[in-house]
Amino acid sequence: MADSTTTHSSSLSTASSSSAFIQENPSLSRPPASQGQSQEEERESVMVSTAASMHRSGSRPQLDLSGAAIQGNFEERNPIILLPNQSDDISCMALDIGGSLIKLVYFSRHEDNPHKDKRKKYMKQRLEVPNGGRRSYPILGGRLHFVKFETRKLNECVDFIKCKQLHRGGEENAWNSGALQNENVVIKATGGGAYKFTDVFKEGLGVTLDKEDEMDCLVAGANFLLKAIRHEAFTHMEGHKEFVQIDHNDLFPYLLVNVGSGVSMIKVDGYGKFQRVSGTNVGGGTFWGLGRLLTKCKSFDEILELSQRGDNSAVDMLVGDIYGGMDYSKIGLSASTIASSFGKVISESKDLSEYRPEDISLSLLRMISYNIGQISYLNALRYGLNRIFFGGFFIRGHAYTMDTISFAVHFWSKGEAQAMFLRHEGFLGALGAFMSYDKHGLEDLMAHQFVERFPMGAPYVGGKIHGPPLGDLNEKISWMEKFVQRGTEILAPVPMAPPGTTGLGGFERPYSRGDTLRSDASAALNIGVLHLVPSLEVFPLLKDPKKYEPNTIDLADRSELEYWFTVLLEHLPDLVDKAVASEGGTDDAKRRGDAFARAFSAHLARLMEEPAAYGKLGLANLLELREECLREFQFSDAYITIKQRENEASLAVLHDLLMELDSMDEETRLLALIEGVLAANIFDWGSRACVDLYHKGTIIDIYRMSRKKMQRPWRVDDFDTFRERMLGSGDQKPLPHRRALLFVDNSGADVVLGMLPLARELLRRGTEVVLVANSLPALNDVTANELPDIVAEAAKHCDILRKAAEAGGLLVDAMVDCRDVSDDKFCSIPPLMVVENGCGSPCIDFRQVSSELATAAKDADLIILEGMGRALHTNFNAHFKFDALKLAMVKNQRLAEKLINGNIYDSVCRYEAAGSKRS
Ligand SMILES: Nc1ncnc2c1ncn2[C@@H]1O[C@H](COP(=O)(O)OP(=O)(O)O)[C@@H](O)[C@H]1O
Ligand SMILES: CC(C)(COP(=O)(O)O)[C@@H](O)C(=O)NCCC(=O)O
Ligand SMILES: [Mn+2]
Repeated sequence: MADSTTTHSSSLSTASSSSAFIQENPSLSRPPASQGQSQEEERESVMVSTAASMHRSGSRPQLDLSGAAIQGNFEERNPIILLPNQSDDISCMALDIGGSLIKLVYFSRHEDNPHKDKRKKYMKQRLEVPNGGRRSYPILGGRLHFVKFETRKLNECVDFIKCKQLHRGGEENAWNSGALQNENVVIKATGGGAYKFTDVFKEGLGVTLDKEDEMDCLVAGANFLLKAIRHEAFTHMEGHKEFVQIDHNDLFPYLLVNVGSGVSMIKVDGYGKFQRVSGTNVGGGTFWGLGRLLTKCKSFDEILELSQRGDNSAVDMLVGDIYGGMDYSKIGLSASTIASSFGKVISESKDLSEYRPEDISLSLLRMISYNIGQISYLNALRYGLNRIFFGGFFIRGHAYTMDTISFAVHFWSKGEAQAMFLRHEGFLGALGAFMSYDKHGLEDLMAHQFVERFPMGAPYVGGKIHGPPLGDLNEKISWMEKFVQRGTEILAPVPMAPPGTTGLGGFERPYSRGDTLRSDASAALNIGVLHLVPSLEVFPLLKDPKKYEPNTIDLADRSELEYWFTVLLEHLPDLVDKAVASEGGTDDAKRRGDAFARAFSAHLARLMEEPAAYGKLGLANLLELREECLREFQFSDAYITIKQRENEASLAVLHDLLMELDSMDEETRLLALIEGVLAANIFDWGSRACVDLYHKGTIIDIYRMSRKKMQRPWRVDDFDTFRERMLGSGDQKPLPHRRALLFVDNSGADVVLGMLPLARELLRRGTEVVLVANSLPALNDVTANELPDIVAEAAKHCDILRKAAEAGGLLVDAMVDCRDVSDDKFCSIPPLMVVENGCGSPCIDFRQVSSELATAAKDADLIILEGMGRALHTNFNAHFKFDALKLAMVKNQRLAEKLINGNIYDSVCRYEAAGSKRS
């Protein structure tokens, strides 16, 4: 199998590309135009869809367009078109059936219906928000799941597919029920088993396997992951894992080494452009097979685990054994370098039973890993490549295996070449096969359209533990209860071995953390479920998106990590109380609350052990993980009661505040408004210190106290520069900003008494205001859904807000038709609008925002970020194309010390004018 050299063309197709992509009959090949679509648009949409199909694999079955219908709303510009009779359309899975393992990638649809929400619909019309990127046919949003099975237990895989109905479009895809009867289901499959087991799949599931070439799939999968998944590739040296930023314009050429049962080495020059340059028959199968013979272990993981306790010098002949304990330094070999794997055995007359299986296992692992590293390097050298990506399940995320391969590449290349590993290591082929269905349009998606989530009990491994079926919460909780009992290793404190065990020429001991290998079930916490959200975009006002890093605090710093983990753990009981209360405090809610706490602690323990387990870790990711985990256990809004109570209390005093503000001169008022925003930002249920505070007084008391403490200078105080931009100096009156984006934070006083009065001031000065709020709840943050009602209430106290809200379509009556806003009487008042930010977290990552926000941003020239999460934990150091104001009260002592050299309850007013030196 080694050294076979095949050249492939730039197309992924294996069959002739002349086979039809869309049926010739024009009346069939055209989806019906939606009511709102012009003939021209309709034509364009058909042409693009057709063109998009053209360059794809010719082995794809023809589309059956009979009975095509628009799904959902007809007014939509680019509606989803269902093809009920299209069998291809229902297969949402692909397989890679290898010599050792079966890899399954499957897709489940998002359950979302954006048309239910009046505000969203209105904003879509008003801002002309594009649908799902720039395509004229939409990519379906959904989730990609990754599961593996042992090939010798093929029946488990068949059962899994059957149980989840994946061959019929998946349990969640009931919308496609018309297709359930269809017998002719075709599933993409690669790997030798796609040929070998055709009959098993036909008989067991009634499906036909459509074979895709294995090398094509490996390369397509690797290219896709390297392009679309931000933290896919990493280096692993001496126990240290570091993610590699891949420049898409400088990806090729590279060497792809897939270490499965056997090993393939592929020189990749571009998308679909590659050559299998070499391989070796000494691979994962060799380790597993020989290991089984020599150690009597029953599973791959067992052997790997043994190796962690092994000492290979009992089996291997070392340089020191030959040189009487000395280094052979002239040629750069230390005494501990392996001179000959298993070589010591020849000079001893011992039986196999007299060697420790641990030592044999380690010797084997080192032998095979070094060998693969060395051959890879030689091939990289042969073709002048200095980047080598390793995939395949032999790697199994195992630190010592990766360290050994990295060491070999580094050693032989004298540091010139670098070994990199892929998080989706073994799934390259299956992903490639999945991508060969062109209907998904996966390869067109970009990094910003993927969000990776780590649900508990995701069915990563097959076998008995399938994980809970999709959507079945009760089973998930039971699974959690079992999982955490079984998996005490996850929660137990983890021994940390100091990195740096490599000496000249080799390792003294395996780098390992503890004696047990993380079980495959908990390895589900290594790669998550990939959510495809085609509507996400990069925020267009980022100054330099390539350099943008949302997180301010680097959790790679161990002491930071430990501090923030403790903060989150300490906060957990209070959060669980709130969450359970928000669901009526029932027994069911308590059980879910308990499961949530276990799940979140398990995540924290896992990350404490390996901070980079889920990709590069920042505080924002942790805070979002907590929210996602709550949602997973169906706590849709833990702070709902608190939010409502605080909104009401604040709205009741808004009128008085506005009167007070109106009695001030312009300059005093501007200062009072900024003070007001800072003071009201104290209402943060995510901060331990604040939660304690709230138990001591009413919200109005706290607000008053907070206002009183607002004397300037603040710890970070750019107010004078901001004032000058707003009010000018001397007689010079500057032009108002065209449009301001106000990223709001908490409910209650924060938004009502802080941000709304500031919005009102901007409106009054002729600036359009867009309130940007969360799409989903996070702590006590106000959401985009909640804002129209709050604004409507506030509008009762204020004409400016009322007119602006009407102009912006926020008041329900005015939402009926957006043409109302062109009425003359409203023209002089700029609109007040609300858009969602695309997040469900207390922080914001500007690489992934809603299309609504991205569209609203296009006319904006002022950005106001408010609150710790959005202005400090994230984006404190972010630069924008236009003026940016960052306002927050620091409600954490350590953060205050680190970030602003100050104290808890200090304020930050950071202003960066467009084009100023700092930005
Ligand atoms: N749970 C497991 N069971 C068997 N082999 C495993 C397991 N986890 C990792 N491996 C290793 O992964 C190899 C298979 O890797 P994979 O990339 O799936 O290749 P293939 O397509 O040849 O099956 C096995 O030979 C073994 O070395
Ligand atoms: C979660 C938060 C970022 C929310 O802050 P906000 O954006 O609402 O100002 C913040 O409350 C926080 O950092 N809390 C953890 C720190 C602590 O409890 O002190
Ligand atoms: Mn908040």
